[in-house]
Amino acid sequence: MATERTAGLSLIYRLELKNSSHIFGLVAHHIGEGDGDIIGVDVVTVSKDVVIRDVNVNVFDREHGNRIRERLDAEDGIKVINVSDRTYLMHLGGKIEMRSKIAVRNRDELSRVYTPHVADICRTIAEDPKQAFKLTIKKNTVAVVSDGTAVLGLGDIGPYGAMPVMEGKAMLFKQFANVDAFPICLDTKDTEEIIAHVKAIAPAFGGINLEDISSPRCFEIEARLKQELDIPVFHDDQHGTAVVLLAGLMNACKLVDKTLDSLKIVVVGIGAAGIAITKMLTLAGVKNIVGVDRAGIISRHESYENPMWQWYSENTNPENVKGSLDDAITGADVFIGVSGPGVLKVEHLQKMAKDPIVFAMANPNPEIDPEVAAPYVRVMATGRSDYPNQINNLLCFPGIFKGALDCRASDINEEMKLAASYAIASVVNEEELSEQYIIPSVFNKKVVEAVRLAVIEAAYETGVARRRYRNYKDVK
Ligand SMILES: NC(=O)C1=CN([C@@H]2O[C@H](COP(=O)(O)OP(=O)(O)OC[C@H]3O[C@@H](n4cnc5c(N)ncnc54)[C@H](O)[C@@H]3O)[C@@H](O)[C@H]2O)C=CC1
Ligand SMILES: CC(=O)C(=O)O
Ligand SMILES: [Mg+2]
Repeated sequence: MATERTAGLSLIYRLELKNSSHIFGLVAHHIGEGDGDIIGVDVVTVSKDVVIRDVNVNVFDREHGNRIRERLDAEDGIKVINVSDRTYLMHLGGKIEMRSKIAVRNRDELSRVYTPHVADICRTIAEDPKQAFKLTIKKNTVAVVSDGTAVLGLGDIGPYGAMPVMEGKAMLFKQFANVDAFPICLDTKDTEEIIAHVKAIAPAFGGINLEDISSPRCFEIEARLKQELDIPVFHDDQHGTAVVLLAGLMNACKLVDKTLDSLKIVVVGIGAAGIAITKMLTLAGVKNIVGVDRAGIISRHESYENPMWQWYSENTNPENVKGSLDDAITGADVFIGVSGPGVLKVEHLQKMAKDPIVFAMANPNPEIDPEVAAPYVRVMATGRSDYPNQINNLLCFPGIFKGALDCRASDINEEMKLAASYAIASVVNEEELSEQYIIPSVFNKKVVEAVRLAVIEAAYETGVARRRYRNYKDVK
């Protein structure tokens, strides 16, 4: 299969150019010869002698960007004033803001939205806390909570470093599902403190999306919060990832004409995502999963301090294979990576069974470069936005929370997750299905609604929906 790269580092070169007819041709020549991709040009100012232009160029990395800068600077009549990074500019001042739904135009309105008349609303809710779902933002609001310990594949970069990702998740909740979400980065790694803080803020929220909290603490934090709160608590890196992965795998299986129960699957990175993926695949009927982490294959030859790894050793690896990825990958139909960059080599791909399926999902850099893997695999997917087949929890979390909030679910359970997987897979129909398109784009408008409806139906069927409706399709 072939892969196509659609975006890279995006730089804006602010150029002072001699005002002559052929000068922009020279700019384009140097950028093109330097292997840069011009994606936009703006005029900033024009005077008799000089034109200032912003030229937006996609480059591979900073070094590549510097080489283009040097080429431009060396040309007579072209001066690079500065180079800015579009991504950096998009983050200036943060990515989200709070807006009011109603305007306060006079004292009368002020006295209603605020004191004294708001007191009536407060009393109503104090007497019957369920009214918070009707009379506050709780109905449609999610907290995106992180402690910054497993941010993408960047590891423990702390709560400040985590903020741009959590703001991004909040932004995507709003854009894709019209759910209001707040980024909350906690300055503690203590399990009990995190549980206590989340419980303390829960009154304002209809759901809690835990994000980028490292394993194994994430398992206890989620399990306890699920038990102790009456709103859905969902660790996105576990379940969002697992839901989308299963959707992609079901569709990839159709292409290679294999069934889930016949697959040998190797999962690398037995952390939050790897464990949830394994559980979800098992629930969906996969029988042969071998897990590999830094110390090698997880098997019954060892016992593990990490209780999740002990569980893993007892519930996977039916042939009790030991060794390294090299041993695990022999004859495998599917590789799933939720670990880090560079883990998977071409030599591994050459040992896989016919029609290899590779989901290299580490962010921001996958386990193998898709261009390197392309000649050896039948289906390739990554977690990134700039390659085809993006297996990313973004396909799940907006719709699954929207569904759970709309039917006021007390939980997001296994049935709701499975329903979400089938819904995502179903958005790609048989005519559309191909090696380059096993999973719908995150921009496909059908995804959120398909997931929302499937999740609401599963919530009613399993008795966790708390709003009463004759027909679940009416739940808005
Ligand atoms: N595409 C997607 O939607 C998602 C991708 N991810 C990515 O998956 C990765 C893991 O995320 P989490 O499970 O949340 O983190 P985690 O910290 O809970 O688990 C990561 C696990 O991978 C293992 N690992 C790291 N490097 C390894 C290597 N070279 N070889 C073998 N094992 C290795 C670690 O020991 C750990 O057990 C990250 O890169 C993250 O960005 C996570 C969630 C969603
Ligand atoms: C996508 C995501 O949630 C992660 O890489 O952590
Ligand atoms: Mg994450």
